Amino acid sequence: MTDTLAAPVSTAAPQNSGGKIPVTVLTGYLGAGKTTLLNRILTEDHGKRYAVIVNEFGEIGIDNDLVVGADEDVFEMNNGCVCCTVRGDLIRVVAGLMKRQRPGKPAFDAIIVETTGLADPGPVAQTFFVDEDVKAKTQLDSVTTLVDAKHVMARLDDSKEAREQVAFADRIILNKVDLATAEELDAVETRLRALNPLAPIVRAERSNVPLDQVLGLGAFDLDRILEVQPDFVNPPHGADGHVHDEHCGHDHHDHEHGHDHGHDHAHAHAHAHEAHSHGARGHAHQDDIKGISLSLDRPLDGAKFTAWLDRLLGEQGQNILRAKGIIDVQGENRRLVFQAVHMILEGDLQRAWGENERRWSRAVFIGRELDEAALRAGFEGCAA
Ligand SMILES: Nc1nc2c(ncn2[C@@H]2O[C@H](COP(=O)(O)OP(=O)(O)OP(=O)(O)O)[C@@H](O)[C@H]2O)c(=O)[nH]1
Repeated sequence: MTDTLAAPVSTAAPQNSGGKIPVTVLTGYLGAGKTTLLNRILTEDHGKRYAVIVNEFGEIGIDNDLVVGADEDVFEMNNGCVCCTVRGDLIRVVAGLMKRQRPGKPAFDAIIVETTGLADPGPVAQTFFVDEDVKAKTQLDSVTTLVDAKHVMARLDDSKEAREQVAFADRIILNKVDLATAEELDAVETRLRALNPLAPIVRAERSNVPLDQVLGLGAFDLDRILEVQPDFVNPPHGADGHVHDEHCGHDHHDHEHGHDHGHDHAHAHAHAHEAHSHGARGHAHQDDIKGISLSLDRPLDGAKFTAWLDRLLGEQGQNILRAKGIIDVQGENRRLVFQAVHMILEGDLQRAWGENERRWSRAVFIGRELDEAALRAGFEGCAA
């Protein structure tokens, strides 16, 4: 796990409730449009400063690099399994951020947390209620869930996290409306409504929602959450606001959440709308979804790389939930950034490599039944 530090990166309209710093949690399944929204927030001219915390799945930091104008200004937490470690990390990061605040001279006006697409937002939100220090200084403003109009139906079928993200939302952004028909959008909305009858649903393309629909809402409704999750603010583990951290000592990969191993996880895993079957199947996202990070310090041949990626997505796009990377292309001074959600691929030559910047290619593939050796061989085979 690495944390690259940071601080305020930008400037919309947070409400400073009772002197507490408002916190907005952006969640949504892999590729739903969270970073796109975050970049909108950070680039819009609103005169406010935001501290951003990005929680990323995968070993190589790519997300923080894709957040605009924030090279050194994003906290990144690359832990694969969010449910048990994030609160310890998040508390540490938030506490560190709060230390930068000086009376009369705030370093930032609000905090935005972008969770990994595989996270249940519950424990993230819980952080702002169970730790006394954090609770005294911050106020959870809202949990906004981004939904990919094209892919969400399949994800609601096969991913508990996707359902939890929707169930937990104070506001839902139905994004990528350009990729779905009007009938499909209505069907998605009906499904979202069944999971979450209360949260307003806002339709968007490229996450183009007015920022006052996301920030400064004062929308987090603790009473609603307590109705569905009574121990939300009172984790029954014994210790005051018990938080999982590195001392918890469980291995994430064979982390079984049955409550038979003398370590009650109920507090971290009590979920909003469904009984959690941790004991039975372990973590869906841990068991069958994996992230594969690839990197190469030599430039890639642009044509070879594009052909390889096209073929890969064509053949395995069903299993590739998400892919993204920053590529050093031979003969090109700009960074090639590619993004894929299943078979939908976008690539863009973005800014030039910095003079002192390490020029390397890195990519992450997140999905099911991925053959790491084959992916690595294919990627490295694109070397110029
Ligand atoms: N067609 C279309 N593409 C979109 C829209 N919004 C975002 N995208 C693209 O979808 C891909 C994923 O967007 P991101 O904003 O990176 O999604 P994310 O939720 O941050 O992804 P993860 O952090 O990996 O979970 C990118 O290629 C975006 O350009 C949209 O409304 N329509």
